[in-house]
Amino acid sequence: MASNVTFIGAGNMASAIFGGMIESGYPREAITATSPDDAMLAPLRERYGIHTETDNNAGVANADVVVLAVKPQIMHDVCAAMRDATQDRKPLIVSVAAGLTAETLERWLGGDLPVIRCMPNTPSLVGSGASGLYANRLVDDSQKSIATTLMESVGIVEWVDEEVLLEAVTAVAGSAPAYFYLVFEALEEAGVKLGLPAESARRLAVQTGLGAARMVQQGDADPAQLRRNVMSPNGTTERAVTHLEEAGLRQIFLEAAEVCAARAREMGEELGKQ
Ligand SMILES: NC(=O)C1=CN([C@@H]2O[C@H](COP(=O)(O)OP(=O)(O)OC[C@H]3O[C@@H](n4cnc5c(N)ncnc54)[C@H](OP(=O)(O)O)[C@@H]3O)[C@@H](O)[C@H]2O)C=CC1
Ligand SMILES: O=C(O)[C@@H]1CCC=N1
Repeated sequence: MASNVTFIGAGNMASAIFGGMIESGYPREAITATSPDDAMLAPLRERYGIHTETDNNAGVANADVVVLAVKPQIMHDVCAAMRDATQDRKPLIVSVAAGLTAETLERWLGGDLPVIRCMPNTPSLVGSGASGLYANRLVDDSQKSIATTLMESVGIVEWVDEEVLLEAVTAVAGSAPAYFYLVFEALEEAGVKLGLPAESARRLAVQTGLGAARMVQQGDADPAQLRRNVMSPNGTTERAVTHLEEAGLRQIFLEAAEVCAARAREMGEELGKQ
């Protein structure tokens, strides 16, 4: 029988995940989502046919898996208010919150709980997510397999065996959709400056990003080789790529990844003091 999964918080991330689970054949009657606002839950009941609760404790009461999907800043209060119900039930806890460590979450929920931390990203909303997962000492193999099933319903999954590596996952996947959107914005602006209508520039740039990603994913060659394949000697691409390299693009990405990872750590430390 399928595990009962309760999502605490029914926003973007939660709805992406349970939407993906249902599409992959997970029984909707085994899924519950909670929110303090029933007006927000009504369309989810209508669209997905899942159970909903405005009371988080009621959501936890029959859960085998509790997915924590509220913003990190309110997580402490949300966890503290669910502590008794969680200790009664001892479900698997899966958190998608940035920064908050498994130790912090376990402590806020009263201790002695299997906790999996997950760092997903928003392309999960279209089934193309990329998630990093880390399990604490109390998680068993069957619980790892449940979390893998959950997250693979919206994309690919990479397990890490050191929690600190979730900061790197945040830098290259969790936050990284925003970097690519920024590149699309910049290419569109450049296309417009060079005379293209904005709509054409966007369509061309986005399709190119998609195509380039697909070629890397096919795995016939690594990104450096694929790049070289586009760069005819003394041609147009060589000029452009040399400019990007000389302007320090790789270093800029490295620094962006470092400040991103540092912010994840900082959020964990700041919020973890509670
Ligand atoms: N967005 C992203 O790219 C990523 C987000 N994450 C993590 O995912 C988590 C959720 O983010 P996201 O889905 O984007 O945020 P959303 O704001 O879309 O979802 C959070 C939901 O929690 C609801 N909520 C507020 N208070 C409570 C409560 N007491 N009990 C239950 N639900 C409550 C909110 O309702 P209301 O709006 O009515 O307040 C909202 O619907 C965060 O911890 C974030 O760090 C991780 C990776 C990527
Ligand atoms: O920006 C953030 O903090 C969240 C976590 C990863 C993506 N969005």
